[in-house]
Amino acid sequence: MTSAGLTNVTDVSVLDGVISWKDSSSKNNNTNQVKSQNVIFVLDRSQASSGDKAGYIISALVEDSEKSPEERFQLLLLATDSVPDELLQKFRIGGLPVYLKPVEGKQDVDVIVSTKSGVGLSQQFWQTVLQPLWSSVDELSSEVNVLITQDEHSVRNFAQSLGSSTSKSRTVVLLSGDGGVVDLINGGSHDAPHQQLLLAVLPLGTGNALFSSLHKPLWIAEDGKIEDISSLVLGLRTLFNGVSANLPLFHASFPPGSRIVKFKPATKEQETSSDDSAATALHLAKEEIQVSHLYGAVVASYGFHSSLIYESDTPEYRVHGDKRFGMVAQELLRESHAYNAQVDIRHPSSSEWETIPGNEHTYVLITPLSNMERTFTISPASKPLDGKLRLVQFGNIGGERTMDAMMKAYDGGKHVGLKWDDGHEVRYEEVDELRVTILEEDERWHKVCIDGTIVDIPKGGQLSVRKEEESGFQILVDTRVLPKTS
Ligand SMILES: Nc1ncnc2c1ncn2[C@@H]1O[C@H](COP(=O)(O)OP(=O)(O)OP(=O)(O)O)[C@@H](O)[C@H]1O
Repeated sequence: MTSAGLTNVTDVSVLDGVISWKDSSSKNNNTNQVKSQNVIFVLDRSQASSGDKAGYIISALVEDSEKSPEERFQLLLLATDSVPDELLQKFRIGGLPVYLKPVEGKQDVDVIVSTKSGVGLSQQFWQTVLQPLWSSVDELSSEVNVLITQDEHSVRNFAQSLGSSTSKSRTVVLLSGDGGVVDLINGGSHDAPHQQLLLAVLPLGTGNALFSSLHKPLWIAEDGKIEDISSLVLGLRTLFNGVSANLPLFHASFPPGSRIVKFKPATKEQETSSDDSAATALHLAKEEIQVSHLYGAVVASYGFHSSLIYESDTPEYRVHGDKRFGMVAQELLRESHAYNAQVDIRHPSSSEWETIPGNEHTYVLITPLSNMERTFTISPASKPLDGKLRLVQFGNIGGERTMDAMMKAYDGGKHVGLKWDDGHEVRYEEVDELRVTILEEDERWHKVCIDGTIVDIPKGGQLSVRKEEESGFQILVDTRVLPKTS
């Protein structure tokens, strides 16, 4: 190793997707290897801003989920004089992209490290991967503002503080899941935002629906097979070589009396005074904040999906990563509750509202995305950035058939088109607006989900969701996912 974590290497070659090299400083003459799907970029140092160095740096990330958080990520930074053309064509960058360079009075750059996202690896990833990687391309400017979240309000407070900057544009690199994005888009002002905001997401959450859907064409091969390529590698490639695109959003509004609810670890006093038996049993307290509307980029739902998100978001379940959804799903499927609500939809280019027949629903969900998790394809027709909202709905079909529909969603979205002999079916269609009027007595079934945030709506109240034409946010994507302009 040399300074800055660089390893000088020679004899770099590629064969069948495997890169081999020799370590110049090593006494033995062993060949080392890494898969080319682990490569983040190949930096052409002669093009980099300092311009005084020749040669290349090949960067790659190797992850081992079996290892402890401290040893989980291994970043390779290989300095070499020559690189095979095949690698240069695919991965070459000439330096730090302009959107990552702070320019006083013109452009701000922030990194938000959301410490409680996913299973809590963001900080480790920042320290052992992103920071050294960034510094290998260009000195990490002291003007890059790094925010390590301290509590659940950190991202929203940051978003609120943005109004005081005089710069025209800002890039925010988010080491988080969908919650970090939703906190950011809801924290600031949507009325004439004065700064062009570009979001770059490194998927360190649990579901990472936004990231997974925007990168789907890069991990699904032409034949539909899923490529075993790391989401974090894809995220880093996009971060250092991406383009900005308009982020499609929707607007969800709630009636007076609606509250954002979430479980928090309870203090002793809260435990003894709580009248919520479920919360007390789990040593949790409910935090509640009044809310009238939220913007979303991921999902709005009522029924099985929102209950699943709500009831699995406890500190106890969170430690299980994405397995928490399966654990709580079992319980909900056993109960197989029929959610009592009226659901109305408005299709694109129609001014008429249609009421979905029947007042018992298991699943009501609309989304601009294809995937809620990388392997859970809820809306197979959705393409990255297409700006369309799609509805997935089914009535009270019972736990077994709900389970079947969910398993088919895990099988590439095969739940779409499902029909049963008793007339039930999975509805799947494009909509511009949705209204859900909640008719339930029991508060447990009053929860709607907006991008993972849970809102408790009073009985008889209505959730309204519509497309937001002017989002005001840009998102960093790979050029290959940009919609084709004909
Ligand atoms: N130090 C902290 N203490 C308490 N809450 C935090 C802290 N840091 C971040 N948070 C909150 O934790 C939430 C993490 O949500 P996020 O969506 O990023 O992860 P996730 O829920 O695991 O992933 P996904 O939404 O993709 O399934 C955010 O709402 C964030 O505000």
